[in-house]
Amino acid sequence: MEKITQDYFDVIGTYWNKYVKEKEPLPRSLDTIRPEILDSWRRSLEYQVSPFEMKHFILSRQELDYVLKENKHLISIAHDHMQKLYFYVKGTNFALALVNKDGCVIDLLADDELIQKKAHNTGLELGCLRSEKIVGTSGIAICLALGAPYAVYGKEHFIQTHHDYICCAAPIYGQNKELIGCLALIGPYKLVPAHSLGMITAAADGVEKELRLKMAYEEMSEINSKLQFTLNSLSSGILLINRIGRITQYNEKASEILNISYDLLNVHINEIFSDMNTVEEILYTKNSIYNKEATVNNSSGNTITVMLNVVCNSHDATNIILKFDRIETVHKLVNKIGGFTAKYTFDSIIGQSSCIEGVKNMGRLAAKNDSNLLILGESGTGKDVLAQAVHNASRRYEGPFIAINCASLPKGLIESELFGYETGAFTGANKSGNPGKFELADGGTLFLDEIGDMPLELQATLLRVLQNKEIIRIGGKKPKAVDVRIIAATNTDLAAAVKEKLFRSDLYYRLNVLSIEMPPLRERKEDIPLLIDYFVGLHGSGEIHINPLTSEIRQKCNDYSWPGNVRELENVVERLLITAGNDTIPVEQLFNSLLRTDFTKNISPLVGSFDGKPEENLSCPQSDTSFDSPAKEYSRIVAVLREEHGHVASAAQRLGIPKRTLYRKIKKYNLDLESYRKW
Ligand SMILES: Nc1ncnc2c1ncn2[C@@H]1O[C@H](COP(=O)(O)OP(=O)(O)OP(=O)(O)O)[C@@H](O)[C@H]1O
Repeated sequence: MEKITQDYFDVIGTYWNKYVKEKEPLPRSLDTIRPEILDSWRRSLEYQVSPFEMKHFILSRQELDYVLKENKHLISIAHDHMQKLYFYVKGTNFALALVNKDGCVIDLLADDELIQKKAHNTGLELGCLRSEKIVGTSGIAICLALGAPYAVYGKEHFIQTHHDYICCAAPIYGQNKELIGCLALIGPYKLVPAHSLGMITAAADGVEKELRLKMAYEEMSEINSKLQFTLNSLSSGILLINRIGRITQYNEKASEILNISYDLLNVHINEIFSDMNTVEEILYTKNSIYNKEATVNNSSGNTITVMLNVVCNSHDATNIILKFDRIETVHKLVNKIGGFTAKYTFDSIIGQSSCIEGVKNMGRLAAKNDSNLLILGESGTGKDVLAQAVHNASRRYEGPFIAINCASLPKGLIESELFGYETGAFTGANKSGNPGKFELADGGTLFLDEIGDMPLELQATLLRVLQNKEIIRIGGKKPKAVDVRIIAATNTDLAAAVKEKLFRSDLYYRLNVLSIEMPPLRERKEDIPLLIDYFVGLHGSGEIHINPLTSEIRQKCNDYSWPGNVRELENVVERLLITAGNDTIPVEQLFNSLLRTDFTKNISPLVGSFDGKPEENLSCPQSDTSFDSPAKEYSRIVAVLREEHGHVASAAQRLGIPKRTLYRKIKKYNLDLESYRKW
């Protein structure tokens, strides 16, 4: 800033008289007046500011409150700086003002005398407007117009009453380099302290820096709270740790899983994970870890198993993310995705015959307690359906329903399927180990279908598990408690198998705490019409109807022995729906198609095709009995298994044979079910 001399001060008074007071036209430039002053005078004249009268424009209380709120950060930071500065000018009749970008005074520190004079000369008070449009040329007005520090001396001011004052102002910029206001020092120009403009500029600079820091800090806190909000919305436990293993951030789910109420910040993960190998693996190998089972300590001193995933960006990663879920949660998900849920309820067991009503009543009783249940009955009578209904009516209905067919698995695999295995338990085993069906069924029901086919040597292990309610994985040492209700089913005569020493008597008695016998369809023929309606609804498009059964047809149904039971009836209906198109199916057609078969021989009604065409033309069930050579049988089974992606129940349904028979044939032809599952 150029030095203002007494000469300049005298000469400026002359010019003010000429151009402001007398309103002579202002020249484009005048060497003797600072150009910024000349420009501001010009603007002030345009705004029609009166040079002789100080107009007071003060915001209403409401407007002021709004402006103060809008600028609260600026005010809170600037106030400290203003106080420090005011300490040096206090008592010298000077005022310090914080002004917003629109020229409104939003904070003021001033000597009483100056404030008392406000009505007459300075017009300075909280909420007053000091913009060029109101007060004409002033330090504040030019500073806000130029966005640079500026001092206006004595008669440079546009309004006469300001001629005894100096006004130094320095701009304050916001985070995005936008002008947000200025800091001004106003007082009698004759008493002006040396370097006033420098002082006010330094203070404004300090305000600006602190404000930026505060804004950056607030932005960071906001990002952090968004991150924390995101982390808390996750259903997995999350721990962020630094390279030495101390927790730097975590989410609510982590505290919940670990059952820890204290702050986890800075806690070392060796206090969390009970297995030091896991801690070392996380900290020293610096490799990401996928789905590893790990044990963690919870606050009650118990260990719980979690499924752990570790994400490490690179070998010199400073942050490592640990994501973990309760193993039970993972199992629930697996069960849900794998379809290990029970869909049938007692209401969806179709039938009103007294024997099926008896079964339902027994089932409801069984659902009320947790004892093992044995379901007996021929193939296709609905043992699986009943087991699901019992599960759904039991207290375990929200838990998994896991079914395993003991006849379907090669002997060597049943054990690992049931009890799981640890890492490297045997060649070909999954690297990270695998839970068995018992673990997956934890909290729910395990349905052991075809229990009669359980190999004798495994029966002892199963008995032990049923007694102790804990399993040990193959290759593992630690027993694991499991809370599983067992429902077993068989279509073989277990009591006879016990006598022939093919089934352990102790296991038989353990399973046979409660038993329910599913009646064959031939003993509840009154349910057939209901079942037909049900299967038409289930498999039809909704537009197909079946006419009521004639007495002749009823008689035919009664004469037929339904060796495949409900499954067979379902197959017949499904097949008819495929061949019938969209019309009403005359019930005669249904049973004429049955008539093509020789009921008296008790063979499946699905032999051959309904329309006499070769079987290959039909994409519908075909009984195995129709295969006239093992080669044809083999290729038909392979084709259906392939189409059904190795799903035995669906394949058996399509082939029109019981699952058990299909399993026998799979064994006979040495077929690898897994290879079809990949199709
Ligand atoms: N009461 C019923 N209500 C509705 N559908 C039934 C009923 N009983 C059986 N089903 C149907 O029959 C099919 C065969 O039933 P399920 O598999 O339960 O028989 P199962 O006795 O377990 O046979 P297997 O001994 O061959 O395993 C089921 O898929 C279901 O569609």
